[in-house]
Amino acid sequence: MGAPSQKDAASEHEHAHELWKITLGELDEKMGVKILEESVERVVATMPVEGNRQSFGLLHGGASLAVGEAVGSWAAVIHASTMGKTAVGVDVSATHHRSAREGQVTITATPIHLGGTLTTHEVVITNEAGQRLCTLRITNLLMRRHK
Ligand SMILES: CC(C)(COP(=O)(O)OP(=O)(O)OC[C@H]1O[C@@H](n2cnc3c(N)ncnc32)[C@H](O)[C@@H]1OP(=O)(O)O)[C@@H](O)C(=O)NCCC(=O)NCCSC(=O)c1cc(O)c2ccccc2c1O
Repeated sequence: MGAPSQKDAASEHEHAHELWKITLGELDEKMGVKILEESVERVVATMPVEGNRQSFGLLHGGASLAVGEAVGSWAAVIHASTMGKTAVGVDVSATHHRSAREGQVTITATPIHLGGTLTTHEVVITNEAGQRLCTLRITNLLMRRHK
């Protein structure tokens, strides 16, 4: 079999992208999440602090968990789609290093392990000054699609 032509490669990429084009969920939309980059190597998103604060005006730890789970899981889905699979989060942990009261945070997921049945990603949340607010580790189970 010869090397794929540029056209074939482009069409394969488009097809692959169709499989994993990130679709934000209801909660992501409510939190104001925006996707900036999506690839196996990394998924990057932003989220406003405003609207996601706890009672004392800090970025809610649960918001960091929720957005970290979403971004880390989408990173897993992109890898899973290369094997005709999808992904579901099975374990997540987070440490809140620094608080935020305003502005926008950036969420970046990078792979630690990309297996045939499990993936683990590190998700880092930073503030506008580039300071690390939160580190999450999420493991996803890769499953065959039902349909
Ligand atoms: C917990 C930390 C403050 C510990 O700081 P650490 O020892 O890790 O590092 P530093 O000493 O270098 O300080 C880093 C940074 O924090 C500032 N800081 C330190 N102490 C205080 C303090 N007592 N008050 C205010 N700020 C402090 C220090 O000045 C440094 O900032 P600089 O700008 O000067 O460099 C720190 O690890 C930290 O802040 N972690 C993040 C904590 C956080 O934001 N958690 C998530 C939100 S909490 C939450 O979700 C939550 C939800 C709810 O619904 C609640 C309901 C009811 C009660 C509580 C809730 C709640 O917590």
